[in-house]
Amino acid sequence: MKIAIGADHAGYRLKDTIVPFLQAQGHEIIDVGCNCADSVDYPDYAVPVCDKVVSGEAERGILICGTGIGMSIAANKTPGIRCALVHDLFSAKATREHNDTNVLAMGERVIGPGVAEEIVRVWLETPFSQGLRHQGRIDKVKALESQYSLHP
Ligand SMILES: O=C(CO)[C@H](O)[C@H](O)[C@H](O)COP(=O)(O)O
Repeated sequence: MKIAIGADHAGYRLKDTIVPFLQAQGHEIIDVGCNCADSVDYPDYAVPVCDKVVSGEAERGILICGTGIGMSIAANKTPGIRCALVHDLFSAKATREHNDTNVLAMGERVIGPGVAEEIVRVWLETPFSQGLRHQGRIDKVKALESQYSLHP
């Protein structure tokens, strides 16, 4: 799978653990940075990852900051992005089955690399359930995107 990944200064260490973990499984990675501890702003890394997912250049996106919260807020501003902030395996599975999320956010200051790798693995491997009730709810969320882009 082709996966875009980005992090801020509070998440780049976890990103640098996740990237080789994914490459070892055969995934192709587009790494948009950042790559050092100099303070940066999470929207500047959320946007290029989300743009690549919406355009189809990447199938999925992964975003990491200190808590994952800033990244998830920024990502969900992009029409077509359904980003879940996940720090446990139950949510990693459920958000794929129920929400068909295409971007995953995590916090380096919240979980360790072992849990993060398992979350990423489960999130990538779990298919959308195709349940009619879930699709109907996703369609309502998509309708909200249209509504608010027409009336900002
Ligand atoms: O947006 C966040 C908090 O919700 C992220 O965790 C950021 O990484 C964090 O705010 C960065 O904090 P810092 O004090 O500038 O390192």
